[in-house]
Amino acid sequence: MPPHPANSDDPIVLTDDMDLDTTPTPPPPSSTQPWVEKYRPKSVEAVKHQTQTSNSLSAAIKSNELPHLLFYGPPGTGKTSMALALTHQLYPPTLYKSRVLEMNASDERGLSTVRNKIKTFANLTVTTPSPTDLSTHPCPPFKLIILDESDTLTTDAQSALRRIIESHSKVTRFLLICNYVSRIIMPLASRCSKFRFTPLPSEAVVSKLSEISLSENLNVQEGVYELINRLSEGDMRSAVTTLQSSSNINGKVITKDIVLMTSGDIPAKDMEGLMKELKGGRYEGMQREVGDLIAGGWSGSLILKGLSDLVVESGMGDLGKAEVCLKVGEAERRLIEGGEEWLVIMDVGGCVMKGFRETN
Ligand SMILES: Nc1ncnc2c1ncn2[C@@H]1O[C@H](COP(=O)(O)OP(=O)(O)OP(=O)(O)O)[C@@H](O)[C@H]1O
Repeated sequence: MPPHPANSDDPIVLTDDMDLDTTPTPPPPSSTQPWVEKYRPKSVEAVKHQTQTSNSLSAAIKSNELPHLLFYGPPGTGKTSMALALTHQLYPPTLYKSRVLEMNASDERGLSTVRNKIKTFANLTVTTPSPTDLSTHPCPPFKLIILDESDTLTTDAQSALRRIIESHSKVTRFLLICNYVSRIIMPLASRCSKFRFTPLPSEAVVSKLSEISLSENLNVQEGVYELINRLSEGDMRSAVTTLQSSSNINGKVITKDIVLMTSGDIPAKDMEGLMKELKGGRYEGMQREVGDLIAGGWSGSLILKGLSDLVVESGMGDLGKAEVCLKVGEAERRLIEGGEEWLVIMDVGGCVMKGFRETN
C-alpha cells in the first residue's frame, strides 16, 4: 500500500486493507461465552454506580442530542459497556453498522489510521431511517465513532483527530474512552464533555456477582463475595472473571479457597502460621514460616502482598501500619532488583514484629 499523504486535508483514498466492516462477529454459545460479555450491561441505566453519567446519557438519548464525549477512569469500571449501551439505545440494529464505528486505538495508534479509517467513515453518507426504525430508536442525525483506549494514540494522531472533529461535527460525534485523561491533549479533551468513571464500591460488585450467581445457579459460600470484592479492588471485570474462573475449576460450588487459588494469592491458612509468629514476636518461628512459604513455591512478591493485606486488616497501630507499608514498597523494589527473597521478606517481617510489639 502506498504511504498516506502527510497533509490531513489531502484526499482520502480507499484501499482494500481499509476494513470498515463493523458487523459484530456472532457471539459464541452462551455456555462458552466469557461472563464479562454475557453479563455486559445492556442499557446505560444497567451500568452500576456511575449514576451521574447514566443520568446525563439517558437525558441525551431522550433529547436525541449528544456532545462529543470523553469517558475516563480505571479499568473495569464500565466505560466501554456504557458506550456500547448508549449506541445500541440510540441506533436501530438495521442502521448500526452504517452509523457506528467502534475502534480500539491501541491496535491502530498511528496518524494514518486516524486520517483514513476515521475520516472515511465520517465522510460516508448514511441511509434514511425508516418509520419502523424511528418508532423503536431515536436514531439521531449524526454518526458516532467510539475510540477505545484513545490515550494510546500518538500526539500527532490526536492533533489530526482534533481537526477531523472540528470539520465533521455536524454529521459525526466522537466518543473517546481512556484510562488516563492526562494523556489526551488539551485541544482534544476540551472539545468533549468529560465523564469520570470511579472504582466500583463493594455493594455494586456484590450486587453484580449475586445476579450472575443466580442466573448461573451457583452455590456461593459465605464470605466469597467479600473476598472477590477485596481482591478485585473496584475492577468489575476482574471480579466477574474471578467468579467465572472459580466456577470453571470447581463447578457450581464456589468456596473462598477456590477463589484464592484462581486469584493466585496465598490462601489465608498458609499465612496464618507466619502471622502467629510475628504477633508473638518469635524470631525463629518467623524464620521457619518464611522458609516454608518459599519452599512451598510462593514468590517473594506474593508473600509480601499477603503480609501487607493481613497487616492492614490487623489491629496494629496506624503508625506501625504506615511503617510496614513503606517497608513493603522498599522490599518490592529490592526484589525487582534481584534481592534475595528470604532476606528481603525477613526484613519486612522484622518491621511487622516491631509494629505489633509497639501496639501491645
Ligand atoms: N459499572 C458497571 N456495572 C455493571 N457491570 C460492569 C460495570 N463495569 C464493568 N462491568 C462489567 O465488567 C466488564 C468490563 O467492563 P468494561 O469493558 O465496560 O470496562 P472498562 O471501564 O471499559 O475497562 P477498560 O478501561 O479496561 O477498557 C463488563 O462486561 C461488565 O460485565
